[in-house]
Amino acid sequence: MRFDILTLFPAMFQGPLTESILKRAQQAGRIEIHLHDIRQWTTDRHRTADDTPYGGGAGMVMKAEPLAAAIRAVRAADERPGVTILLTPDGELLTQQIVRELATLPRLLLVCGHYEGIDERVRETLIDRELSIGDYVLTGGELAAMVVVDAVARLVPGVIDSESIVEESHSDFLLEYPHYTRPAVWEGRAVPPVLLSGHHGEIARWRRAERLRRTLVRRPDLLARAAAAGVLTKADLALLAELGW
Ligand SMILES: COc1ccccc1CNc1ccc(C(N)=O)cn1
Repeated sequence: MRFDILTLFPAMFQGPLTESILKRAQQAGRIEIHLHDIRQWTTDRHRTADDTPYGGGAGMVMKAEPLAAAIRAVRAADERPGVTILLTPDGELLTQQIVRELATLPRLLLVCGHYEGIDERVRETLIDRELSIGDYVLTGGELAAMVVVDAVARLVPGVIDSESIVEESHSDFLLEYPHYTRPAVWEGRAVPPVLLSGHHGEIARWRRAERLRRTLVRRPDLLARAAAAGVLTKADLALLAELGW
């Protein structure tokens, strides 16, 4: 899978995309990440990529010409069809379901806006989808783009071991069960005995019960979605009834 990131600050991506899992995934050729500095497509002496908003008001707006030229040039750089996504607080809220959908594409172009946003005419003509990583405003779309790359890349085959993908939470709307590792007792706190019992059936039941209980307590909204999606078994519903749901 190929990611193209269009940004005014390519250097911001050193670190998250050049370390650990994403670095190894690139070295293994599972994913390609190409960074593009939008200023490369400015034509004036001052390399102007933003300007004051028509109608007045504070802040700056990213200019249409350089951004449009950048998107068109980057699209043309590879024959694989891609979806062009703008990261913006106004976008559709990113969920694991959307991440799974994006992970099936051969290519993603991520446009990182800055300042107060980008000229509306680029959104109307060249942006296929607008996504937000949450209801808060950042100084730019770069961190949001890194979140999308990280979440999507980890689902690309061969990037992480497939077992942990299968088990991952949020795919069935339920939160994760608690995790423990050595030592068996830490500062007087013991690991739940069932996890040391070796009874895999009991362990599975305990973990499922913990996922349901934690989701009920922390994210009842997700539990409602799980019920609506039909992923709760009769045993789940019985246990939830006991918990007062
Ligand atoms: C087109 O970009 C913008 C448009 C308007 C305001 C700020 C920006 C840039 N800042 C961003 C970008 C994405 C997110 C998010 N929640 O995903 C948060 N802030």
